[in-house]
Amino acid sequence: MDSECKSQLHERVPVIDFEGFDGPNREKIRREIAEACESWGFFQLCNHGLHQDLMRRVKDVSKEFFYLPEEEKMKVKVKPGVIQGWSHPSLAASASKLTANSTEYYHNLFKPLREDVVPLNPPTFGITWIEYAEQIQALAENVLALISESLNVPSDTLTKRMRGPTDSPYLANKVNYYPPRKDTVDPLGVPSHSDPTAITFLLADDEAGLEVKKDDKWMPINPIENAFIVNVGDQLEILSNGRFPSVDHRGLPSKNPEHERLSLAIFYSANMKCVVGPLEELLDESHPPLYSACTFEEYMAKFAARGLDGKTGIASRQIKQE
Ligand SMILES: O=C(O)CCC(=O)C(=O)O
Ligand SMILES: [Fe+2]
Repeated sequence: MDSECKSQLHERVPVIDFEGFDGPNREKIRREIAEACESWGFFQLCNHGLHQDLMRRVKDVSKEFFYLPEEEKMKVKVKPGVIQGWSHPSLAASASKLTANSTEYYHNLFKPLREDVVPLNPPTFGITWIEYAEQIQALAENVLALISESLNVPSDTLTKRMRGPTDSPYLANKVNYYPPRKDTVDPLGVPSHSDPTAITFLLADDEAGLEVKKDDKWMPINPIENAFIVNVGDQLEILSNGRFPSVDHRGLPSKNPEHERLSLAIFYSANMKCVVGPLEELLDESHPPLYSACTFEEYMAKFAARGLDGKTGIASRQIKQE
């Protein structure tokens, strides 16, 4: 285990060592993940087994894309009514609620793949991201198995539910590029929101900038090199019937005005056609459903229309208890 993995203070987002999750350490790691998801909705995951070379390549290819001239990136820009593609605050076309006040980013769907907005430049962008997304899917499903076990249901419950009848989950990326503050008149970030999806794996560069709302205060996360910052999203809050709440967070540029910042997220969620509601296994007379069900497609459509706005998406699905 790397030393940084051990040395985090307790008031920080929990740091979890994934080594041995499929062997002797499974029960310990399962408990740590459940505790982190209940108390923070966030944790950093070390020794997760993903190749560092792939993590470096996906960062490199993403930076290369953002450094391209605007006319090249315009080839894959977001179009009205569509959320995938390249978005920049200066684009009139990106002035949707979702993209307003957000820094430059690229967002795409990998399951099922949306080919029309995969950039051809840099040429390895598409294949690198596809390879990376596949690896993250496997890791996410290993983490979801432990979360299922914490809910006292079989290990494959959450992934089966989210893969749905076509046996494929929703898998999307979002790469945020925050230019150095000194280069911009109005440095933008990613406004406060909870992720509408189920679980997010974020790879950050060395720059801090992600903040999590904890007890009504914004707490910064200092990224550990080669760790993933994992967080609970709205669909997992619904599926777990509120046991694992999604958490409000925001992305800021680097504090150092000379430094750029890059964050790379993979969102794992339910297949668009899946109806998502609390797992039936968790419900009985004394545990009624706390959220109403809807397809993930419907949830995302409302999210896109509303934009990033704290936890308002999930609040609208809460069932008032008598
Ligand atoms: O930039 C970050 O660290 C966070 C970005 C984020 O939360 C998102 O894109 O959903
Ligand atoms: Fe987010």
